[in-house]
Amino acid sequence: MKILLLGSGELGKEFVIAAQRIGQTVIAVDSYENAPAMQVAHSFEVINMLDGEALDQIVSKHKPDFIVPEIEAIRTERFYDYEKQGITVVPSAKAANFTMNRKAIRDLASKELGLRTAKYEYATSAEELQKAVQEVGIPCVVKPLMSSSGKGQSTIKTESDIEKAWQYAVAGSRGDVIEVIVEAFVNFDSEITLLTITQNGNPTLFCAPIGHRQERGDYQESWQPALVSEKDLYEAQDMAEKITEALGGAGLFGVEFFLTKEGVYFSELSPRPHDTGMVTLAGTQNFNEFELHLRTILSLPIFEITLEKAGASAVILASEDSTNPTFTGIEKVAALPKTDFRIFGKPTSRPYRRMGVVLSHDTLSTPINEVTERAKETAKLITVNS
Ligand SMILES: Nc1ncnc2c1ncn2[C@@H]1O[C@H](COP(=O)(O)OP(=O)(O)OP(=O)(O)O)[C@@H](O)[C@H]1O
Ligand SMILES: NCC(=O)N[C@@H]1O[C@H](COP(=O)([O-])[O-])[C@@H](O)[C@H]1O
Ligand SMILES: [Mg+2]
Repeated sequence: MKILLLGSGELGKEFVIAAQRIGQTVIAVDSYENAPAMQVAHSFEVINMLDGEALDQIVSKHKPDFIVPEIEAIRTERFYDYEKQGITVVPSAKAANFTMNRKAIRDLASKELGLRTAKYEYATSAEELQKAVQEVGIPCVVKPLMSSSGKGQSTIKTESDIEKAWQYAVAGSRGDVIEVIVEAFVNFDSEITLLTITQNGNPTLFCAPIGHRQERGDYQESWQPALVSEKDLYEAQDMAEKITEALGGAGLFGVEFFLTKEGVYFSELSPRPHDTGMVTLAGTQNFNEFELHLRTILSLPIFEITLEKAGASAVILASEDSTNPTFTGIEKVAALPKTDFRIFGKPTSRPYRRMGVVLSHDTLSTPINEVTERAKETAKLITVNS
């Protein structure tokens, strides 16, 4: 089968490796050359994926069987047409299109499906943001409608933060829409990602919950299994099933939840492998999240998903701009037991850009915070140099 991968970062790279292992052909696409997934794909294309004509051109050039989006900032409106042409958009054109824009997915979750979410409003100017903040209350979180990994996201703690939150959101917006969502700050006890696998005609499958900690709206460590009460897990699974069913198609989704004393809040979801799900590269499951996504897309049966180990991932971040980033400390990490690492091969660095992850694992009876602490401390041994 021929797969057109739209987005070629670290998540795409692992997906391509999984696809290569079972003999699939992948064309990796991104906005810059030598992106991580391009390094392992059969061929590549460099285009602006928000440009519908450029997208149409490569789709007609390659005539893929599958289009697999790997990022959100794509002219996803075109996907409906590709579906009509007989190409399978993964997981579905609707899923990719709705999740590209926080408004579409949030209104679907809250208004149509009645899932519990933080109180929210939208704003298209600094003045509207003033009003929206009054509605949802302070503290609140402001995010561009189109962004990911926390880009353009900030928390308003006092009224004097409103103007700079607007400016920051506009500057961090990835797409071509200048609008923000303002969400009441949810004072959660913990947050989780529930990897949810929808299979056409077969029952939805769930992986063991993944816990994570975020800074600046971007994940720092993730661990599996996260300790979640049976009641909360049931609620989260029920919400994940409802929203993935409404989006349609087959594939792996990363559904994000906040766990609070008042119950579970739906936050957002990725219709594709999730960054926090990189913990599955530590061998926590019989299939990692990339293999599960691939199997589902190809309609290959997944007999069962088993939890094999306790695992954790901790990010390796750059601190400076560089066109030739190098790494030190790798041999120290390599010398440690029950530890592994991935360097993504991003050709350039910038402050806080994720360049790699450290992975640690242990027996299922090991306290998960120990495994996580180990990954976190180990990641500090690697430095990105410019
Ligand atoms: N309403 C909220 N209340 C409290 N914390 C929040 C809220 N919204 C977001 N956060 C925090 O910010 C993090 C990132 O938010 P969110 O997932 O919406 O951003 P994102 O840019 O889509 O990130 P990614 O693409 O990496 O998933 C959340 O995981 C959570 O830690
Ligand atoms: N939370 C979404 C996420 O983790 N996406 C992953 O990061 C890449 C972009 O990284 P970059 O900004 O360093 O190019 C994306 O291509 C994807 O693999
Ligand atoms: Mg998120």
